[in-house]
Amino acid sequence: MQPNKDNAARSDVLVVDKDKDSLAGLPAVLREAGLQVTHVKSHDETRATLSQMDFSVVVAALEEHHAQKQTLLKVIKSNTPETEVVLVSRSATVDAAVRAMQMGAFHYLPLPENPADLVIVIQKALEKSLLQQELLELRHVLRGQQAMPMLIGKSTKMQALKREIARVAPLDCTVLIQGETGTGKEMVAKMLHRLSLRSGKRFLAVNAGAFNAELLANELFGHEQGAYTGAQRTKAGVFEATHQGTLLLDEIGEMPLGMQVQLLRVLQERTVVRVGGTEEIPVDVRLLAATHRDIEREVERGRFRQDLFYRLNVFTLHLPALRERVDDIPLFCHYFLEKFATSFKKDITGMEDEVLGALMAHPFPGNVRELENLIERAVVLCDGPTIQLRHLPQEFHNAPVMSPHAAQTDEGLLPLAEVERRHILAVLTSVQDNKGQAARILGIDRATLWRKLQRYGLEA
Ligand SMILES: Nc1ncnc2c1ncn2[C@@H]1O[C@H](COP(=O)(O)OP(=O)(O)OP(=O)(O)O)[C@@H](O)[C@H]1O
Repeated sequence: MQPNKDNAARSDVLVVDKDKDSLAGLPAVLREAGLQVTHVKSHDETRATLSQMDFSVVVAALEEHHAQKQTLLKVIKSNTPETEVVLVSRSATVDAAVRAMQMGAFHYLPLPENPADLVIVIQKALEKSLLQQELLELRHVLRGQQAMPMLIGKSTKMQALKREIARVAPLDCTVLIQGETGTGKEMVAKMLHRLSLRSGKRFLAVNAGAFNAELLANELFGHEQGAYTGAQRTKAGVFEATHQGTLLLDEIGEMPLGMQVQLLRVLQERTVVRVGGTEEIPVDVRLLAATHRDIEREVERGRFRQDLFYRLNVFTLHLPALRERVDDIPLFCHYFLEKFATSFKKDITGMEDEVLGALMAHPFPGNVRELENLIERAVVLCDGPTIQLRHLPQEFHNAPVMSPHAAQTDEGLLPLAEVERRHILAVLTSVQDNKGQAARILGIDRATLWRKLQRYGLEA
C-alpha cells in the first residue's frame, strides 16, 4: 500500500470497525463535533481507503488478533507517521497497551459502553497529528521550499492573532502592535506588509527609542545639504525611502514628545519636510507602530500624546507573552532545534522530556527570543543525539518541571486523572512493563499501582 503523498487528500478521522459493529455510533458523534469521518468495516475497505486518502487519526476496533493490530499500526506509521492511531479493544491489558504504544499507537483503551467517551481521546490525537503536520510544513520552510516565513503557534491565542493579521493586513490602515519584548512584534509587522497590497514595495523598521529627537528627525525625514555641520549632501529619510511601502516605528512608546508632534503632522498631511528644508514632499507610507508599553497608561501619565495615540490606534494587535501560550512551547522547541541543528550541521533528533518540562515551567520574561537563544546554546553544547538538561543553563537544573503531557490541550491543562494515567503508562513503557520498578519510580507500592491500573481500565 503506497499512497501517492503528493496527491493524497487528507481527512480528519478514519473509523475502522471490524469488531461486530462495536463503534457503530461513533461516526455520527464525531461528525456532530464537526469532524470529517470515513467509516469502514472490512480489511479490504481499510486498505483501499488508506491507499487513496491520508487521515489525521485512525480509530480501530479490531478483533483480538495482535498480529492484525500490529500490521495496521505498522502500515499506517510507515506511510504517514503524522497519523495518530487509537486502538480500542474489548479487553485492553497493560501488556498490550504498552506494546501498542511502543509501536507508536497514540492510545490503547478498553471499548467504552458509550462511543461518545472516545471523542476526547480522538480530539487529543487530532491535535497531536495537526502539530506533526505543522512541523512537517515547518521543515519545508526551513529547507527554503516556501517563500514566506511562518508565524509559529497553534495555541488559541496565536490562531486568533493570525486571523486578525489576515483581516487587517490588506486594509492599509495604521496598526499598533503591542507585546512584551521578544514576542514577535517585528515579525508580525513584516507579515502585515507581506500580506498587504504593498508587499512588492519596501518594508523598513526604525527603532524610535534608540535616538534623541534630533537624530530621529534626521533618520525619519532626512536633511538638506548644509542643514547642520557635517550634512554635506542632501539625504532622504526613511519616510521617503519607504514611499509606497510599509514603515515600522518600533518602540514608539519611547519616542521623544517633540518628535511625536512632528510624526502627527506627517500622518495628517501625508508629507515630510527634510531637516533644514522647506519643501513639503508627499509620502505614501503605511505606518505600523510597535511597543512593549501600555500606551494608554503612558497617555494618562502625560508621556505620550493622546492625539497621536488615536491616530496610531486605528487597529491594535496584542501579542501574547510566551507564558500565556505554554502549549506553543513544544512546537517552538522542535522548530528552533531543527533550525539550529541544520545550521550547525549537528545530528540532533530531539530533546529529553525533562528538558521540555523545564522549559514549559519557565516564565520566559524574554519570550520567544529567550527560548530561541536557549535552544541555540543547547544545540551548540549538545554532543549526542538528544538535548539534555545539562545543556540548559544552571538555573534550569533544579527548577520545577511541568509534565509535557500536562499541557497538551489548547485550552489549558488536562484533568489530574488523565495526567496520572498517561504518566503511569509512560513509566511502564520506559521500564518495559516491569511493575516493581515502575512502582518504585512512581513512589507507590505495587498494590497501589495495581489499583490504579484497575481504575484506568489497564488491569494486568
Ligand atoms: N511566532 C513566532 N514564530 C517564529 N519566530 C518567532 C515568533 N515570535 C518571535 N519569533 C522569533 O523571536 C525573535 C524575536 O522576535 P521579534 O524581533 O519579532 O520580537 P519583538 O517583539 O519585535 O522584540 P523587541 O520588542 O525586543 O524588539 C525573532 O528571532 C523571531 O524570529
